Amino acid sequence: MKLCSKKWGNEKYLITDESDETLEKGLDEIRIAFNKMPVIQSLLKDFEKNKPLQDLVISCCLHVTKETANLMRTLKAGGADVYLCGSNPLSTQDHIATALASEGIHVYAWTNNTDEEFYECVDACLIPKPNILIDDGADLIVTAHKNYPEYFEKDGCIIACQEETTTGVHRFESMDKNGALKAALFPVNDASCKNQFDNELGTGQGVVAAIYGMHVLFAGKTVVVAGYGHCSSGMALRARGLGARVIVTEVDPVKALKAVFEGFEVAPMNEIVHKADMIFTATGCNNIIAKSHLDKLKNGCILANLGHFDVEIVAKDLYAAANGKIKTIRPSVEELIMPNGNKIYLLAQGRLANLALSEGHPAEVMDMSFALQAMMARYISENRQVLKVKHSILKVPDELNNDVAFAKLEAMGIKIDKWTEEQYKYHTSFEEGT
Ligand SMILES: NC(=O)c1ccc[n+]([C@@H]2O[C@H](COP(=O)([O-])OP(=O)(O)OC[C@H]3O[C@@H](n4cnc5c(N)ncnc54)[C@H](O)[C@@H]3O)[C@@H](O)[C@H]2O)c1
Ligand SMILES: N[C@@H](CCSC[C@H]1O[C@@H](n2cnc3c(=O)[nH]cnc32)[C@H](O)[C@@H]1O)C(=O)O
Repeated sequence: MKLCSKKWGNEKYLITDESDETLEKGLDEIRIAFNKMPVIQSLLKDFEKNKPLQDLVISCCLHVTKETANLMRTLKAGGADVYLCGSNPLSTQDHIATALASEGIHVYAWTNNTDEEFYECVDACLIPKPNILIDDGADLIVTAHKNYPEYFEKDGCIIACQEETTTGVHRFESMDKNGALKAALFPVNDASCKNQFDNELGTGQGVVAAIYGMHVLFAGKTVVVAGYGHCSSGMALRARGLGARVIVTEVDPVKALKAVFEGFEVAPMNEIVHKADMIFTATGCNNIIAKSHLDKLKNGCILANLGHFDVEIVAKDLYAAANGKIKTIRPSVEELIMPNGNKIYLLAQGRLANLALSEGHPAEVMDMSFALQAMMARYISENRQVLKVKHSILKVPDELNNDVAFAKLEAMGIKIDKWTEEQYKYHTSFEEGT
């Protein structure tokens, strides 16, 4: 059966033969994830009926997982022609790509593609003149700005863009400040229904799954977590819950104080790096585990990055220090022997450990993130005239955020109170005081 778009020999994106087994595995996983995504389920039904994305081309750069597959199917059900490239070479699951290709999604992704191939795939998603770009990390949208500036002109194809993750949003904030952003950009990451569940719950759980996969016990270990933001605070709480002694590092005084008041030890990395049995970075910043820390790392220390890019742990310097004494002991786990003889375990080459070693976030939380993405695409379609002329970061409308929360609660069979008229009046007035 000819299905999956893959690079093969000298030909690009040649359709390769994939076995029925691979296809079936992909379709099964997508179906099982779909069962855990009730908000996406109801949107897909609605999109199938009302076709809100009819005639639109939507290009996405996202982790190619079963949850993303269900977003792609929803966009397609809404009438869009959908293109997908992977947002990280280690997170693409080939059986999911195969299954998606069988459903008519244009997939340009395969595991372990090189940097050059990564950008070829991004380009393949830009050539068809997309109207909406959905990105995870800004690479798709930034590349579109560089290579296809005409798409952003008055009569160009782009209507608006959507961003999934914190680091991507930061990159757009910088573009916006410098007047380089040429389209309306919705930071889906910043909606509370996204970051309070996806970043805070999904990331830490994925890392715990990865460490469990290595048969390593958390209890009794000293765990250093860099950052006390959405992902990192979730990670710190989970490690503590499993019996680890957790030390937090921060640069933001308020976040540091919050960590202290929530019972964590807080200290500069330099002072505690030698104590760590495991170090998890999720700051969005570079050189968290810097060259100067490498000879201080304890024998057996596990290093894992959860932040967007592979810059938080200086992997290149680690490899250079190991000078060839590197062994892959499990998929995506390397043992490096340092000049002082200490063994260090680096996960996913310093790339996102939770996506490379476990399967990314559970479907239950991606349901909310991707429901927001689908609703945003519909909103963009409905407001295309107004949005086409905006060139800045806009807020995801609160109504959409609340709609997702209400839909999730309803699916879980949970009811909440509603303000009475009297309560509403009290809440919205300034007259009543002591
Ligand atoms: N692995 C995943 O699945 C996943 C999921 C969501 C987000 N992310 C990525 O994780 C990173 C963090 O995202 P977030 O939503 O938690 O962001 P956030 O802004 O909520 O948290 C980042 C924290 O790191 C702190 N920080 C910055 N520089 C630091 C430094 N040098 N030392 C110590 N602390 C520092 C900041 O003060 C902040 O509190 C981003 O790159 C984001 O794209 C990954
Ligand atoms: N593109 C970046 C990574 C950003 S990861 C962070 C984002 O991944 C998203 N994510 C986490 N797990 C999954 C998943 O299983 N499927 C699709 N996206 C996921 C999540 O919403 C989060 O904002 C890179 O590879 O360098």
